[in-house]
Amino acid sequence: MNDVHFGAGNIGRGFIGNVLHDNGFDITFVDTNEQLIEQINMDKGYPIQLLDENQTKLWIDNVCAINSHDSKQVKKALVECKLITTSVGASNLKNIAPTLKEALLIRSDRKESIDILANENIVNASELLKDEIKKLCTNEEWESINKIAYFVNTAIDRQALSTQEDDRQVALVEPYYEWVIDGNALNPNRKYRLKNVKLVKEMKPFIERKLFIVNAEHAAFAYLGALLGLETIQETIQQSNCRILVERFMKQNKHYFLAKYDMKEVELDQFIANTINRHGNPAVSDDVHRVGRSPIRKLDRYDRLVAPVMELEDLGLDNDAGKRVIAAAYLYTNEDDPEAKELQQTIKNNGIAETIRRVSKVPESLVQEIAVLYHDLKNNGQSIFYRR
Ligand SMILES: NC(=O)c1ccc[n+]([C@@H]2O[C@H](COP(=O)([O-])OP(=O)(O)OC[C@H]3O[C@@H](n4cnc5c(N)ncnc54)[C@H](O)[C@@H]3O)[C@@H](O)[C@H]2O)c1
Ligand SMILES: O=P(O)(O)OC[C@@H](O)[C@@H](O)[C@H](O)[C@H](O)CO
Repeated sequence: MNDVHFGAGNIGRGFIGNVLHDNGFDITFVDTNEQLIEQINMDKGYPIQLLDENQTKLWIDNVCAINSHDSKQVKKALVECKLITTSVGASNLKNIAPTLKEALLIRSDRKESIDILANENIVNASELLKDEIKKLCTNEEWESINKIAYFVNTAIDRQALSTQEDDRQVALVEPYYEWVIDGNALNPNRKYRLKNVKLVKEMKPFIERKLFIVNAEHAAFAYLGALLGLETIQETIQQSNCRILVERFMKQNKHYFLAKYDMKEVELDQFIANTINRHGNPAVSDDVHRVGRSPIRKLDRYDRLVAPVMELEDLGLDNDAGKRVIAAAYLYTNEDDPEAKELQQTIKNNGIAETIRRVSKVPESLVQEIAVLYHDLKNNGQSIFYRR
């Protein structure tokens, strides 16, 4: 059984590759990073180190890698494989759509169906990939592809980092992981079984729990840490002013889940506490700039910060903590991050209110509220923190 996985990065190697290998899959990675491709092909495998007490080392074998630009080889692998997965970053899905389209047309001629699982931190990533492929198709082409391609949404949770050892990339992952898959969307005639994954009938609560709790909390610590000049998420979690604000943000988001779904408060409290503990794990050193990367994506109306604030707004529930976190995110600067640079340039050229309108697309009353918090914060770096 072979899986073609787009993106041999932290999650690709440290999570998806790990779980699929344990399920008996050989993996063909497709990536753009020449050095990584060379490493994987030379070693015919790659190392993973668990961030546990024993620093357990794993070796993933039966692996090879192809350069994304070698569309002939990529297409061949896509036509012959039993599963297609991705973790390239949501904004890169459009770049892999053209080769996927061509391979899926060949598979449709051969009547060979396939599951495609996009594993990205965004609501319905596989639907997004499907739309990108559909955009490139004539009606007739899409009709053929639609008969054989099953686009399956997922939610993935594992802190996945990497380090260099002897010039080699080593995936560094926490022991915990959760891979939630829309069981209803999988090909009913698939020829493989997956263990150690959670197949569910309704994805929305899981995707929202991942985004509005795990990623919202993470992003909040990242932007607060960056504001205070701290380097890691773990240092930021130790700051009581940051912790009080983020815990309040989480408590308010919890009320969205209680209002919307049949979830138990005690379980949500436990989930939030576990999430903060996982992200505060002293064995992990996670850069605030990795977690805060791509702030324009993270400040989108449907992403981790604005979406829960808007949901609570619509329900008439408290959401003051989320608005403060959003104001801090608009102050995020990082010269190495193209989106952070673009965000600050947009604020400089158009002012904060217009930038919030363009990036977060929230109603005018919220634009004004967040703009006031942003200006207060610029004048006084402590203004968003709550007094005990
Ligand atoms: N790292 C985590 O802790 C974590 C956890 C959950 C979800 N995620 C999500 O997983 C996805 C990947 O994150 P990551 O941390 O592994 O990022 P990463 O940058 O480590 O890996 C992404 C990989 O995709 C490759 N890539 C980019 N464009 C490509 C293309 N057109 N074709 C082939 N390969 C391409 C890059 O070269 C890189 O190796 C993101 O959507 C992220 O939100 C990450
Ligand atoms: O990958 P992003 O940029 O969407 O978000 C950054 C982190 O929050 C994310 O990578 C987490 O480490 C991960 O989602 C934990 O499961």
